[in-house]
Amino acid sequence: MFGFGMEVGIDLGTASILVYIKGRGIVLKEPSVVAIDKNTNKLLAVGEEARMMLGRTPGNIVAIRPLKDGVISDYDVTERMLRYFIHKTCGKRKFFKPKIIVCVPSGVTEVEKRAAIDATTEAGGGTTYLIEEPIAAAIGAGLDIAKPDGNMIVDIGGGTADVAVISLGGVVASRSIKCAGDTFDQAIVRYMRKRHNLLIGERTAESLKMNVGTAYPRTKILTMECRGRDLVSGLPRTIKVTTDEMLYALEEPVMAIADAVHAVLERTPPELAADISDRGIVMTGGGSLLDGLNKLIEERTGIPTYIAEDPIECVAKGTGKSLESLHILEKSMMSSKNYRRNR
Ligand SMILES: Nc1ncnc2c1ncn2[C@@H]1O[C@H](COP(=O)(O)OP(=O)(O)OP(=O)(O)O)[C@@H](O)[C@H]1O
Repeated sequence: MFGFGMEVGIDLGTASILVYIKGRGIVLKEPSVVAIDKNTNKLLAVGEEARMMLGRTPGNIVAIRPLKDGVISDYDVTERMLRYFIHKTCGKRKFFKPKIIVCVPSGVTEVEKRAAIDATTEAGGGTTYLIEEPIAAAIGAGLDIAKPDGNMIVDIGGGTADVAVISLGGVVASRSIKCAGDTFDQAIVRYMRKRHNLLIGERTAESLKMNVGTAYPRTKILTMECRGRDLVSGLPRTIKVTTDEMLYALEEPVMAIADAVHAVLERTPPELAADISDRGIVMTGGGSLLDGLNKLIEERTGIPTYIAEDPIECVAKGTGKSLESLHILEKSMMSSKNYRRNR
């Protein structure tokens, strides 16, 4: 089953990790969460099992998200998580280690790029290449980015939103902001505390976002029950939350994303801007599934805005597809080979 020259694409995200194997497609999709016993430093659970533990662990166990804002914030834990997932998908290999492409948000520092390469090779990867997230997202969304035409991609993940104009396979103008799906959750937690004196956890906020969250006024108002701890009495309390309240709670972060799209359009050369207004803006990443976000961007820019098919999988698919043209891309990509040469 596992050939010698295995080639793997990894979307190492703040919220989730996806693994694509050439010839097989996406073989793994798990939350990027790790649970560790603090006393023994032993890995207790990784992925979905660890996510279920978030906010529910006793004193000796910590459930951690080792990536923050799209980049590695806990190197050691990221490496252990990657090792676990690489072994799970590629098998344990001493020789013929898999060639891996990992994506990073656009605009990350050299140190952050090197951390991504090092963590992957230490975790069992062979030669490791980096690809910018908006490029991978565009390829995964099925856009033909090799032509001299302007394409705009808005990739909203858990930690970062990347807005980029791509032409001839490269990024012409871009902006990456640390405001995405997780920021929406935090805004909901803040709103519930201020408006209802109710303390809710990350997972409850995410569930509110997915079920009644919205970025644009809805014609049909929805409600959802939400449970948390009353800040005055200290006791559990359940309240009903409406889509209108969520619209208000999410106003600041969704506007920050619309502002970023506007700012990139302002810096886009006119020929490419004309192409984008013909073709429309394409949204990818889990954050793009927030109800009404495409409508808000459309209203703000006057350009039709679409959500790609399977938006959460676009980056992983694009990372995987770029494996096909690795022989062409190899020279322009930062990799463990040219990074060691420059060291
Ligand atoms: N139906 C939905 N409605 C709203 N938000 C959603 C929905 N499904 C997923 N999300 C959000 O999408 C985000 C995760 O998206 P994704 O998996 O693309 O991020 P990531 O690639 O891990 O992050 P990053 O690119 O920032 O490193 C989470 O904040 C999640 O809550």
